[in-house]
Amino acid sequence: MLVFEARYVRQVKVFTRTCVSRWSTVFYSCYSNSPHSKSKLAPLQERRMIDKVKIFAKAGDGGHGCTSSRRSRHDRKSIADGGSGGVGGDVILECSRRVWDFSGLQRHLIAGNGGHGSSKNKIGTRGADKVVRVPIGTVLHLVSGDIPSIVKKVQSSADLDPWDVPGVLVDDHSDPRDGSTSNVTMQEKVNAIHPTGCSSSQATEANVEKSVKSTCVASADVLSQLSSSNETSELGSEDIEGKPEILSNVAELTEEGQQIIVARGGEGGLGNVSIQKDPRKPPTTKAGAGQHVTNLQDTDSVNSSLSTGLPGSESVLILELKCIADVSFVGMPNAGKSTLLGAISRAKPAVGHYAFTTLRPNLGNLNYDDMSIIVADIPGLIKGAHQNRGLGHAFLRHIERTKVLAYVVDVAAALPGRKGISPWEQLKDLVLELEYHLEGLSNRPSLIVANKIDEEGAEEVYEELRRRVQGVPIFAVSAVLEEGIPELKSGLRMLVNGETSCPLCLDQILLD
Ligand SMILES: Nc1nc2c(ncn2[C@@H]2O[C@H](COP(=O)(O)OP(=O)(O)OP(=O)(O)O)[C@@H](O)[C@H]2O)c(=O)[nH]1
Repeated sequence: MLVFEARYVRQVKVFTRTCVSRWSTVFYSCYSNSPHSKSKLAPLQERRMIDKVKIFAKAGDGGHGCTSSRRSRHDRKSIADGGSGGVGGDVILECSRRVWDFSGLQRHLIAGNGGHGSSKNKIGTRGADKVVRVPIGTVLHLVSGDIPSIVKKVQSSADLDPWDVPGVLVDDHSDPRDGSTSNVTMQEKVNAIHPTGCSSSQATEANVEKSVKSTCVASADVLSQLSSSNETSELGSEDIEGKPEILSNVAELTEEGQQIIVARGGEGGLGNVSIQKDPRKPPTTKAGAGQHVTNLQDTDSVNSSLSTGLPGSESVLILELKCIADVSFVGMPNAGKSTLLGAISRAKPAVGHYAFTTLRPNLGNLNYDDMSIIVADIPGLIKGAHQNRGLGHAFLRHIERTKVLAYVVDVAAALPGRKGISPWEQLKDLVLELEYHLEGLSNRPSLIVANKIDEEGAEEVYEELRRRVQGVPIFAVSAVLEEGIPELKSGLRMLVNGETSCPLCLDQILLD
């Protein structure tokens, strides 16, 4: 009887627990509208965009050089045959159209170490590069480490100079794969690293210092190149989490296939075949016997330090995404920006009758007979967006790179019986939000799209809008019915081509 009761109680407990867990799942799936609860498998439009991440990059260490000697029947003296270690792999960011944001990006990027050299003059293998793809428009901010350097040209291993062996100490620290290494022989390089009278540790330090300096020189070119292309995206260093030590905008990736090395692999150590032809022979000096012994010890320590591979560099970076588009649709939530993007291009963004349907900038291609322009639908901005209200200020940065602004306003919002904001008030709030985010951001060629003109009473509001806002072209459009689209397309084309330029300023808007 007792056994029966215990089993019964257990069954009831299991049943209750199952019911509770099922009901809680149903409840959360029905009532939780948090975008964070969406799985990775949710459609792209339904997921929040990850457009800012911090990454740690560690390049591979160089392999050690080998100390080995070979003696054969024909050679009475043993011959050095230790090969050099391989170069460590680099950590490379590659710009690709196939990725939208940083959601799939690993935060710890670690490249492979170089292989050790071995006897019979076998050089170590090159460490595997860690290549990760980042979206077009990625901006790099350096928290610590060396300034990244752009890879000029990617060559296949078949294009390499046969003498451009891995493990060679490169004075100018240029990328061994781009074929731009100098023609200095191995022995000259050893001499350059270890001039007479310099201790082994000093030699190694000098080498490291030299390589770091040369990296900085190479990177300075990158910086100067980038600063010219960066007129609109200058961020103060305080803008990134208030840390003044962060170096802002050290590099950016703007073209498909562009690569940048964020951590450089360490050079391989030298094998004894490269250090000196006859390892048994100490350097001869005119000093006495005591001096000779010291020199022997010195030579040993120098050799061992030269045969040690150098560690790969490390860096910590903040990656930030700024969409690159010719035109940005800027507007309040529900103004019809996504519907409009779908009407003028083949993009199919999510449309909903509720605010904040758009959670990430949507891009569309607007095609003409002879050209095409990229249009970005930016998530809705509300008053106070710069203070992180609504979807926050994260999306304001995507507007920074746009050539032309298209303000999309809902002309039916303030019709009798609706509680919306009038189009001219919407425009004022939008211009103010842009200016609060970045001074001068609204000062670029603009036009106004008076959307939802199909609604009853919208025509009068549109006439009123034309009266109140002067100097900027206004297009009456119904995105749903695809009315007024050809006129809008030719207006956008003229602005992108620079045929007209008419920014929208606050003093052009007549308010009540
Ligand atoms: N009557 C009418 N309704 C429209 C028009 N364009 C869009 N709508 C409706 O307005 C609502 C919002 O449209 P969306 O395109 O999602 O607006 P949005 O500006 O992208 O909204 P957010 O994603 O919140 O920024 C939807 O219910 C659309 O059907 C139009 O021209 N006329």
